[in-house]
Amino acid sequence: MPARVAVMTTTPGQAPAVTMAPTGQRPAIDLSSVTKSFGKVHAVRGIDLQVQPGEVVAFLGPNGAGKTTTIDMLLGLSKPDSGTVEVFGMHPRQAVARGLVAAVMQTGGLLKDLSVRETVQLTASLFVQTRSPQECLERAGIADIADRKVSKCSGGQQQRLRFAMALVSDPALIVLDEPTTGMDVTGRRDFWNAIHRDAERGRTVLFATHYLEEADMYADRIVLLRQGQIVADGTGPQIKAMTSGRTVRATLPGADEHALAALAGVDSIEVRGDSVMLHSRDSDAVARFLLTQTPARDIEIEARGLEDAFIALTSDDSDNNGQGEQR
Ligand SMILES: Nc1ncnc2c1ncn2[C@@H]1O[C@H](COP(=O)(O)OP(=O)(O)OP(=O)(O)O)[C@@H](O)[C@H]1O
Repeated sequence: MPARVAVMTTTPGQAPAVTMAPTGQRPAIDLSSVTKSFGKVHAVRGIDLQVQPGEVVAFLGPNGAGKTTTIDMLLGLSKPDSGTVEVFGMHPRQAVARGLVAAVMQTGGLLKDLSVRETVQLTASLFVQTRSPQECLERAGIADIADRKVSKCSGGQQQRLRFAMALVSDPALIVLDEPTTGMDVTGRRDFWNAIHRDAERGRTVLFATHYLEEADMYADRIVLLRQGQIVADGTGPQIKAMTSGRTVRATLPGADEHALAALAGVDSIEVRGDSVMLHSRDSDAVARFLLTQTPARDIEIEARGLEDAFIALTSDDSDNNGQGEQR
């Protein structure tokens, strides 16, 4: 078992920042060839993933990609059919029992008649060693509503309360499963600001989300899942660059779809009336072809966003995308 050390930094005028980090620099998360099926459903199909201490990682993927199944195994709530799951070099249950890991889930875990402060105090009473409830409330950004009843808190405030509860054992790793589902824009922003401020102190964070912007804004690294496999792994800009293509639009009556689709770098093509729209990783080549080999006119070229990257990498015809950057 790795011993834990307290890394303390104190700046005049600021409260000391204490981050508990396991020594030995074992990966915070180490998944090796992990599979998990439910009957005929192959929810996780051979995942290899290492997350280093201090990384903030987004687990991004469409419905049914296997995010929750993987998180459940990380938290020791279920076992892989094959492969290994280690958290700080130990079995997930051991890591949870030692207070090294805490989770923020979407629902459950709150008693509506307690106040926010009482909820965190009750959580603290379950652990031998804890951070002070007041500090957890402050870090989660809800000290100002400490006396409010849970039933009167908004969805976003309840999620920050779950975050405060997760902070009680000062875990080295926090895992969040789609923590902002159903929150409005302000609630999401406040929630992520609280997580991010805390992560800057060195805590490892892994969160599952459907929100691309959230992943791009708040994660150091995005791991994209599709049908139980990792199809991309990198920073937001790297993920975007993987489908870096651009969209080329042109007016081209009677476009030869097959000839255009066969051009190098073209991922997809749409024809609407006299307009043609090509998604391509080599927009220059497409534009050159259109200008020199066809009577195309009104040519426009625009960059694709993270949304396009997500769709390109997770759609059923994406098998040729995103294979180059896996780490
Ligand atoms: N207990 C279960 N019994 C049967 N099938 C399951 C069970 N849990 C998950 N699955 C199936 O495994 C696949 C992966 O589900 P999982 O919940 O891990 O995906 P997800 O990426 O978290 O999706 P979402 O974004 O919708 O929450 C899905 O096809 C799901 O229906």
